[in-house]
Amino acid sequence: IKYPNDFTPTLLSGECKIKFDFIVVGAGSAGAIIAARLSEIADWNILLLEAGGDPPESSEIPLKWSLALNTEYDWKFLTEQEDNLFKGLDGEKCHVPRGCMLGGSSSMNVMLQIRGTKYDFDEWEKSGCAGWGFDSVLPYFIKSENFTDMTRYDPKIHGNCGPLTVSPFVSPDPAIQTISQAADLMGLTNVKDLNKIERSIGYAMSDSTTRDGLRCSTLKAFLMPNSGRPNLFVAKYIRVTRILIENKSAVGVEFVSTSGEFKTVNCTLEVILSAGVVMSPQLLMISGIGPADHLKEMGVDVVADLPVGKNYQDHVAYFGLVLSDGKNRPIEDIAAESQKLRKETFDLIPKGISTMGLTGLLSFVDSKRASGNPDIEIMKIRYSCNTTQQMNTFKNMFGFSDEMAKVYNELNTHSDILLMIPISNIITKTGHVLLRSKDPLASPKIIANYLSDQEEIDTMVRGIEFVVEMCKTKPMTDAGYAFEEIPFPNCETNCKWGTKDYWKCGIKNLATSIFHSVGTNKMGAIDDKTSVVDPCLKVIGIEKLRVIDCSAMPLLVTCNTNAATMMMAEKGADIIKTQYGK
Ligand SMILES: Cc1cc2nc3c(=O)[nH]c(=O)nc-3n(C[C@H](O)[C@H](O)[C@H](O)COP(=O)(O)OP(=O)(O)OC[C@H]3O[C@@H](n4cnc5c(N)ncnc54)[C@H](O)[C@@H]3O)c2cc1C
Repeated sequence: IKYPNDFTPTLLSGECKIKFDFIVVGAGSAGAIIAARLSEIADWNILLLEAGGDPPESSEIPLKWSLALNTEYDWKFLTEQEDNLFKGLDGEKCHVPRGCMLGGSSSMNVMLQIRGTKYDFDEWEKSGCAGWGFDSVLPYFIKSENFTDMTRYDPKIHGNCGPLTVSPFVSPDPAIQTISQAADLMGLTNVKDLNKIERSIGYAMSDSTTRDGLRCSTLKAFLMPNSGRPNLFVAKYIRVTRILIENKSAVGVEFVSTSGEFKTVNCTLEVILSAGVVMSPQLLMISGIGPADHLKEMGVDVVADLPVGKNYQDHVAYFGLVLSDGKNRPIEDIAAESQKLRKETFDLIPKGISTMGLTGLLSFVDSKRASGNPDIEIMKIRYSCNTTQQMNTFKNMFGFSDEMAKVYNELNTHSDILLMIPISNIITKTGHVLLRSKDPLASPKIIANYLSDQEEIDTMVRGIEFVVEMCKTKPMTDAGYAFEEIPFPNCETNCKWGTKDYWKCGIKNLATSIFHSVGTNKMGAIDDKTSVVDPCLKVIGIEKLRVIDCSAMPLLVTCNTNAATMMMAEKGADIIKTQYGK
């Protein structure tokens, strides 16, 4: 792997004579695409500033995705505590991991490639984002893509000459078949391609951002092939601390290097913020763009009074539905079977086949069985017998407290365990990101406000009940899967497994983020008081400043968020080129 050359030594040397046209802050899912696409214009010089460096080698292998969590490659954000949530999590706070490296979160995510429905993007347009309806965004999903599964290739929905390789996830796990049969009995159909236009309800194996069995991040797809361009400058380990604004116009940025040296760099055309859902709003607020009251309280001079940091939206997942696999059999048989399945899974990697074990199978459910739109996504993860303890999986991946992690690890010593995870798509109340102080290096406050509304809790409970019904169907019980009754430390003594009270107590303990936070620099109509950026992604009231990343999503798509973020970057780059007549 040949990562981009590092421009940082030249940038810090004071001898840099290059006049930059654009500065892109953050080389993540969006930023890597923006920088690569803008550098297609040979007479523009693009400076891409990234707080992290090259990704770790383990990030290449899909099955090892979680190794980067809670390391130096992760920003390790935490939410604030909440009265009725996170009781089974470490410190009663929810982990919000975000990649701190080239490729950003696309270098540490689970690689599930799902775009969102026609309904999702038509709602964006209706909310005031002119030009972002489904028919307008579909060409940008296609533009990025090199879809490798020719058996499902349809040029109306898939691309085959884009830089981003999208391949099917494959699994040798027999549970895929079993769960599919259970889903059929629950009235779900196999939609075969989760990115089909007419998809809304059903299940399928997910496609993935992988190439020849390895991760295909935006670093690999967009930056690496173009990093030899003479007009693209990638600076690593440079943390931007402020946007320089003169007369309501962005002129450059201030940054700090790893040695603690603060410097500035200017640009002639635009600063583009692609620092993600937490850091993009933080940088705006530190620079005086945000809610005036909050900025004044923090001692920051107000440049523009905008609702930056509001509209924080995320998908909440419930991790309390655990099935064990044939626990009445001798442990030696279970361990041998488990080891064989692990070997078969790992054997796929050298063959260039993309696999995540069992995790690739996803279902989208209308739990009310009324609206025709999915309000619940169901994900499954299998942990092979006796493996979770070694990797500290539950603590590291999902932030469980020691007490909760011990319960799950103990179960895993007796059997494979299967987590069936309902994820709620309904958001009626949003959270917010706030400054902790005016120190640009202080981690901002995240007030998640998850499940703070009865409708959200009811949807989650319906999702749980759907999964329970599904897992009690004949194919699942015949295969030996049985629920484990997880004891939660702080429930009423008479709170019986399977009752609504039990689920509500479970939610209080183990409902947490599934890493899809977006929305903190909401895109919308220019005269809408809730908008931070207009439909051209320009910060309202400030010249030469845009936000292009998942923070600009007005409404969270009803699925995973990477594909929609990359689409925004592709479209954002085209909007910029058009504006400058390129
Ligand atoms: C663990 C995990 C698993 C996920 N799994 C999936 C999945 O399977 N499928 C899916 O669709 N979505 C998934 N997501 C979500 C998806 O990856 C994100 O929505 C998407 O990557 C967001 O892209 P972004 O460009 O907005 O931000 P990021 O990709 O996070 O990029 C922001 C970049 O900005 C840099 N940065 C931040 N602040 C500064 C600063 N001050 N100066 C310089 N650089 C800075 C960061 O280091 C980072 O590189 C997952 C996310 C995580 C964290």
